[in-house]
Formats: sequence, structure tokens, C-alpha cells
Amino acid sequence: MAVYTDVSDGELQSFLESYGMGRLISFKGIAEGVENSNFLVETEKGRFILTLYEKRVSAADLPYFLGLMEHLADKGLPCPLPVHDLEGKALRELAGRPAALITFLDGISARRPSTAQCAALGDVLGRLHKAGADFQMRRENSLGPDGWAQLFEAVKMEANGIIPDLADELEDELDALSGKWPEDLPEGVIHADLFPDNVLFLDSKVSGLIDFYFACNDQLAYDVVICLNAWCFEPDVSFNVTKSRALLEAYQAVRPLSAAEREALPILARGAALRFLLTRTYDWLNRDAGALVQPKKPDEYLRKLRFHRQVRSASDYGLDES
Ligand SMILES: Nc1ncnc2c1ncn2[C@@H]1O[C@H](COP(=O)(O)OP(=O)(O)O)[C@@H](O)[C@H]1O
Ligand SMILES: N[C@@H](CCOP(=O)(O)O)C(=O)O
Repeated sequence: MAVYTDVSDGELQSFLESYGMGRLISFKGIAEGVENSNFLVETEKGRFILTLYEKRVSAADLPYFLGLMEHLADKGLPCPLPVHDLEGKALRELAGRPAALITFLDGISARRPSTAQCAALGDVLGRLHKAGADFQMRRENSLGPDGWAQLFEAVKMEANGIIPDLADELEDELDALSGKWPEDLPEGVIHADLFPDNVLFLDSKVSGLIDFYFACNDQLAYDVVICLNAWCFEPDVSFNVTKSRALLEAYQAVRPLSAAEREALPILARGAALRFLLTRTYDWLNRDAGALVQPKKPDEYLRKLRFHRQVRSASDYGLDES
């Protein structure tokens, strides 16, 4: 359960009063998520998610995340809406942390995504990229190549205690990607963490896109490979090319990839695997014993990285040669 910060009854009551939320009906910590503290709040006015922003989220970035959700919802994407308090503010403070209240969305995330769900994801990702094109705010990706190097410095002395020779493998990969990382592919707003647990389905339709707290401006194709990694591997970490083809075809029906983007997919996929391998390694080494959270094991992403290293071209992901 991701709850790092406790909220007292008194603090909660006065927080909700600033929104004119009426009587509190229920309040409980949420069992999923690893980054922030999340609570399900039910009042006379409905159901909401209360988020207290923790370690990796900078308060200065919150207007970007909350503004983006409003922008995308306005364009018809199923994103939560930040609730504004009686003074019109979407961002407040609670228990010493920046905090926001957002609307609750119905739906269930896919534990093991089907091919049809991978296709639905490809479609909604393409629509997200198009809808983000005229979002006016900008945020650099703090977990791009410079951020990977900083994470590596923070974990290199202890990484081998998790997986033998992990530090060498991380360093080799950083070296291999530096100089090869594409810089001139089409850019825009990316979600950057659109894992199955951040996508809600009702029947076969996407009913919710949540957790925009890594969103930033970066190369759009990088978001695509983050999703290939998160959606198209089976639990035994074998790559499912049928799911990958379905995701890519549905994405391209909305936003076709350029020849340069297709060619860059294997390198981008390695970078995307390295990014999550590094954050998982860091989080594993910096577990917070007092928090209710289940950190994710890094080895899954090491195996995904090794898979992409032996990929020769985008056709290995199910794209036709062209
Ligand atoms: N707007 C929402 N509607 C419904 N459930 C939500 C919403 N936002 C978050 N949740 C629930 O809270 C969980 C954790 O939220 P998430 O934003 O992924 O947290 P974290 O940033 O800590 O990873 C999600 O897996 C989901 O169950
Ligand atoms: N998706 C990341 C961890 C971030 O957690 P989330 O609950 O915000 O998706 C990973 O799997 O490493």
C-alpha cells in the first residue's frame, strides 16, 4: 500500500471544508501505487482521490501535471479532473505535503493485458499524443539520460547486492546508449509511465488514464516503447509480438510513426528499460520501512533490457519492413 504520510481526522476535516465537500462518508488508504500517498475519499459530493505528493514529485511541477489532466480531459481523454477549492485553487497543502483532490474514475486495470487491451492502449496513447500537441506548459524529462546517470551514481556501490554484476551491466548500458540516443525525433507531451496499473478499463473500453506525475515533454516514440515494455511482455518476461503488433498498429492508425522513429525503436526501448531498471534499483535500495508500500523488483526490467539488446530492427516488434 502506498501511504507514506498519515493524515489525522482533524487535518482531513479542515482540508475538505476548504473545498465545501460536505459530510465525510469514508476515507481509506489505497493499496496500489508506489510513488505518492493516495486515499479514497467519499463525501456527500461524491468519490475522490486525495493525493499527497512525495519524494520524486517536485511541487513546482504540480501545476504542469494538474493542468495537463484538465487539458486532456477537455479534449475528450478519460483523465481525472483536479477539484478546485472554494478559492479556485487545485493545489493545497495537507500534513506538510503538497496535496490535491481529483475526481474518481470507474474501471479496473488489466493484471495481464490481452491483445485487445494492448490495441486499446495503442489507440488511446496516439490520441493522448495528438491531444497534448497544443498544451502550452513545458516540463523537461527529469528521468531522461542525464537523470539515468545520476541514478546510476546513487546505486552503483550497492546494486550488486540485489543482482550479481548489476552495476557493471548498468554502466555498460549507459555507455552503449550515450552517443546513440536519438535527439531529433518528433516531440510532444508524453505520459512516461502508462503502465497497465495506470489505465482503467470498463468492459473492453479505456475508462481512465491516471497517474500523470512523470508526464513531460519528450520524444513521442519514447512513450510508445515505455508501453511496449509494460504491456507486451508475459509474466515469464517473454516478449509477445502479437500484443506488440496490435499496440503499434492501433497507435499508428492515430499517429503513424516516421521512418526515423521506427528505426530508433530498439534503442529507445533499451533506454526505456534502463530507466525503469534504475528507478526500481534505487527504490529497492532505499526502501522506507515505515511506509505501507511494496517496492517493485528490478530483475524484470533487466531481462527486458537484455531482450532489446538482441533486437535488430523494428520488425522484431511486429512492424512491417518498409
Ligand atoms: N482518478 C482515479 N480514479 C480511480 N482510482 C484512482 C485514481 N487515481 C488513482 N487511483 C487509484 O490509486 C492507485 C494509485 O494511484 P497512482 O496515481 O498510480 O499512485 P502512484 O503515483 O503512487 O503510483 C491506482 O492504482 C488506482 O487504484
Ligand atoms: N511504473 C513504475 C513505478 C511507478 O509506479 P506507479 O504506480 O506510479 O505506476 C514501475 O513499474 O517501475
